[in-house]
This record gives sequence, C-alpha cells and structure tokens, in this order.
Amino acid sequence: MSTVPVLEPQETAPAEPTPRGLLRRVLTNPVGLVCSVVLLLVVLAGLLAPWLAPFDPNASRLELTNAPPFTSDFLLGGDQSGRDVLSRLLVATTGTLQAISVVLLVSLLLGVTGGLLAGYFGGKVDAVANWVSDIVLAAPGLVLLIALYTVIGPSILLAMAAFGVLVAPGFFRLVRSLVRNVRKELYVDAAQVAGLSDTRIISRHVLRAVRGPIVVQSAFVLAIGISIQAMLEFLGLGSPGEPSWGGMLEAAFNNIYVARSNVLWPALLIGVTTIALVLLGNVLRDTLQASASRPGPLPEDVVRRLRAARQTPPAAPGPDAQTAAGPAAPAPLLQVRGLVVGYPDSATSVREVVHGVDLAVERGEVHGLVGESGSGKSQIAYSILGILPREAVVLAGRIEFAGRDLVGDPAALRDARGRRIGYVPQEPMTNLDPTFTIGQQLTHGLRAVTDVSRRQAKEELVALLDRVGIRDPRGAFDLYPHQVSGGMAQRVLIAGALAGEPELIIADEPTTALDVTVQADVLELLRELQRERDLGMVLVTHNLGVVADICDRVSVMKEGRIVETRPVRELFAAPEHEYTQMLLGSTLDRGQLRAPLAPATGGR
Ligand SMILES: Nc1ncnc2c1ncn2[C@@H]1O[C@H](COP(=O)(O)OP(=O)(O)OP(=O)(O)O)[C@@H](O)[C@H]1O
Repeated sequence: MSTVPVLEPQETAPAEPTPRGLLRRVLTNPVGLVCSVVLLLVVLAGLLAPWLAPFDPNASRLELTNAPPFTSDFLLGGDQSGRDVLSRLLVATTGTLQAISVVLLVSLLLGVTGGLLAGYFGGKVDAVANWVSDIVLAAPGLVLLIALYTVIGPSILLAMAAFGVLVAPGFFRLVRSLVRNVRKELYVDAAQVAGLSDTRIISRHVLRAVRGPIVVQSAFVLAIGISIQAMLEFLGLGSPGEPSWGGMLEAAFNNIYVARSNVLWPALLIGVTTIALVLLGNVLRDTLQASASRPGPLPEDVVRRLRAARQTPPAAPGPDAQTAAGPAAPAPLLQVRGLVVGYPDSATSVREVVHGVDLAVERGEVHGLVGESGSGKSQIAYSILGILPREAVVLAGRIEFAGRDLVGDPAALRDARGRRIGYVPQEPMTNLDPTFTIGQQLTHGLRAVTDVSRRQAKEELVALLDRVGIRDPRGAFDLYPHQVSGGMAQRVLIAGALAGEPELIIADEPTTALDVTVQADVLELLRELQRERDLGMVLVTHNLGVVADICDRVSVMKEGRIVETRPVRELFAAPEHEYTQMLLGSTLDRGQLRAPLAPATGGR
C-alpha cells in the first residue's frame, strides 16, 4: 500500500539521541508540544472513556433525537437514534486506539523483524524477505481489505491486522536499508569477534541504531491507520454494534440535512488526530536529522559581528617572520599573519581552533608543521588552500601569497590554487575519482589551469609520471585508481600537484597512509622535486622522523598555536619550548633501550 510515507533511511540513520533527549527536544518545539498535548488528550479520552462517558453510548432517549449541541443533557447533541454523541465519541476513541495499536503491532512485528533479519544476514534470507515484501507492496490493499470482509465478517480488529500486514513493507524497507549500513560498521565486526551471538548483536547494537527512524515511521503508520479504519467503517465494513469514528461519520452523513453538526464531531476528531500524528512525525524526523548533523554555516551578519569582535591590531612581524625575512628583506613566498579559525558551537558563537598563527615560508624552503593530533595543523593547510569546511569561519588574519591576500580576495585564491599552489593530500586513494582513469583525471586538472591541447597535456603528463617514478607512464595513464597501489596513487597525485608548475606545495601528511617501505621513497621524491624546482613547501606531519629527513625549518603547534619555529637542526639540538622538548623526548629513537625480558621461570 503506497499510502504510507517511507522515510529515507540515509537521512535519519546516524541520529541517535537518547529517548529522554529526543522527548525534550520535541517538547521544546511549539508544533511538537501542541501535537503531543492533542494526542495525549485523545489517548486519555480513549483510555478513560468508560468513566468519562456521561451516558450509555447505546442508550436512546427519543426526545433527544437529533438534538443540537449545547442545548440538552447531551453536550454535543443527540444522534439520529437519540443517543449521546459525546459518549459515543469517547467510546469510539477506545475502539480507534485499539485498531491502530493492532496495525502498529502487526506491521512492526513483521516489518522490523523482517528488515532486521534481511539486512543483517543478507543472502537468501534477504532475497526471500524482499520477494515477500514486493508481493505485499504490489497487492491492491483496499480491494483486499474489502474482499476480506466477506471472509472474516464485520471485525474491524481483524481488518486492521490485515492492514498491518499491508503496511509492514514500509518498515521492512526502512529497517533493512538502515541495518545494511550498520552491518558494515566496524563495531559490529568487533562485537562478532568478541564472541557475541547474532541475537545479542542485533538486539544490543543494530536495533539501537535503527530505533529513531522506526519511531518516526510509526507516527505516520498510526495516522494512516486512523484514516483507513475510518474509511472502512464509513463504507459499513466495521462492527455495527460498537460506536466508531468512521461509523458515526457515515450515520451523520446520511442524516446531514437534519443534524449537520453531527458530521462535525467525528470529522474533527479524525482530522485533528491524523494531522497531529503526521506533524509530530515530521517534528521527530527533523529533530533526529538536526541531531545527526553538525551546526551549519553561520549567517553572514553573525560572521561579520564575530570578525569585528575578534579583530586584533595588525600582527607585528613575529620572531618567525624576522628570522625568515628580516625587516628589510623581500617578502617571503607565503606569509600567514594572525590567522584565527573557528567552528560554530551555537547559532551565534564559534569555538576557536587556531588562535592567531604567524607563519612564513620562503621560496625553496620545506617548512614542517608538527604537533599533536588536533593541534590545528590541517586547519592551517586548509586555510591556505581555501578548502576549510563550509561552516568554518576565518575570524581574523591574512594569508599573503605573491603579494595578495588569499583570505580576503577570492580571485587571488582562484588564481593561485592549482597553478601557483599545489596540494598533495593524505589519502591518495580517496583523492582519486574511481570512475575516471588516471590520465583523464590528470588531463582534466591540467587543462583546467592551462591552455594546452589534450595531446600536449598527455605528453606533459606522461613525462611527469615518468619523473615521479612510475615505471610504465603510458600504461598507467589508462589505468583506473583501483588498479594501482597506494604508493603509485600518491606519485600520481604528486604529479598532479606539479602539473600546474606551482611555486608552493602544501603536503598534508603525504606519507601517513602509505606502507613504511614506500614512505621513504615518496619523501625522497618530494625532496628531489622540491630542490629541482626550488619549491616552497608546507609539510604537515606528526612524524618527527619525516621532519628531520626533509624539512629546513619547523613550526611546532600545540592547541591551535605555534609555540616554536626554528631551523630543524637547531630545534633537534636544543628545543626551547617545554612542549617541543616533550615531543622530542617521546620519540622512540631517543628513548632508552629496555633491558631484555627475563627468561621465564617455572613456566609450564
Ligand atoms: N569540521 C569541523 N568542525 C568542528 N571542529 C573541527 C572540524 N574540523 C576540525 N575541527 C577541530 O579543529 C581542531 C584542529 O583540527 P585539525 O584537523 O587541524 O588538527 P590536526 O593537528 O591536523 O590533527 P591530525 O593530525 O589528527 O589531523 C580539532 O580540535 C578539531 O576537532
């Protein structure tokens, strides 16, 4: 039955706030609050109907037949048989709650169980479950329900159970897709390795990850359940002896010219309850999605205000700049001054992760940027390249390259990137598009920044591939990324970075993802190319061995600040800052050799 909206699994899958956190967020949303109150009142009215109903819902008082509302003992009037409309509505609410509970239980039982098993086990289980789900989805639901009436007779609960079967594929598809994603997570593999049974993994790990979207889908199923139940009752397929919203609507509809208001009450209840459920479902979905995503970019005016508040007087040339260039010396190739980067932590504030960094890189210099994980090295590299995440805010500072400010002048950044500034990333494999050959990607990159013809580009690139040490450069040109090794992919990316003939290379942990045997070769290659072309290079790394190998100067970062900048030899010989001393002290090379293990005695 296609009437049930099926959630997009990928939209809600990662959301996993606690039930209490979710409830709090829903109740602080005005729509969520109003819908929750409405639904709570409906549920209470249904549960307490036997005590709340002022009269027997089936007892007639002929003198009150079609009595208008608010004119007699019958607060909402009397129906065409002289029965109290209010009492009947209350008792009908109980029936509706039972009916939609049946729909939900049956569809959850079949859909969620099927989805969990199919998604978790895959293979034949998945194929069979999918096949059954497709058949049920293809069935003409309403026609089947009407046909069922002739078999099961007037039992709305059985009809709703059948409807539960018809909507179960909605849950099945949702849960199956979510579980297939969760199944790939390493923590599920870890749980298996730890010896947990499949039942335990499904109930402890997998079900927890999918429960949020199931709650959202349930709200929609309940809303649809109310409409279907009312429709079946309206068609006269319900139990005649029991009051129901749909049955009351049908009776009032037949009597509409005599007592118009009697149509109003059941229609109002059906409408308001259904709307409240759908809106609550939307609020739940939005809440889950919002908790799944990081804060988005701040509005322009907030950014302007934050920048104005953070502006510091222009940074005096720091010790680094002075040693590098001296007051009268020509400007360095790259000069970062007072760079401050932050990320939104609320709608009006940011958390600073780089706190006013100064950095100068000379032509022909390899400048290492070292520091612990999270100290802000990559933020500086990304700022220079203008590839910070969209939500990041450069609160202050300048990045001067070739006399232009890359922060304040987007045109300068466009001119420099890919041409005068090249980038060697950390993960070679994820930086190559798997759908294009190496040659196509390199050619596209080169032709984006130069006017060369396709043929000329190929010749240049083959020569470059040869230069970066690829054995059969022409053959490699036609390979796809999955056909080459990590080391070869990194050489390809180095060739790509050099293709625009840059003056500056930003290399972000260029060897971290590589095999140790390949790391030395790639470093050697970078050093050779840098010397050969007199390149400036910013080398982000956490490896002091790499720094010692190829850097000329090094800046040490800690918690978003550069704490020390020195020529490499000086820094290794006599580190000044306490943190640098600690960093050097913690390398294995400098550590004391431990005594050999004592031979075991008395073992088995
Ligand atoms: N998209 C982001 N949103 C919020 N904070 C971020 C984001 N990206 C990075 N950060 C924060 O910025 C800080 C610096 O991160 P960065 O990646 O620059 O560190 P790093 O020194 O390069 O670390 P690593 O060596 O682990 O890559 C960290 O505290 C990190 O949590």
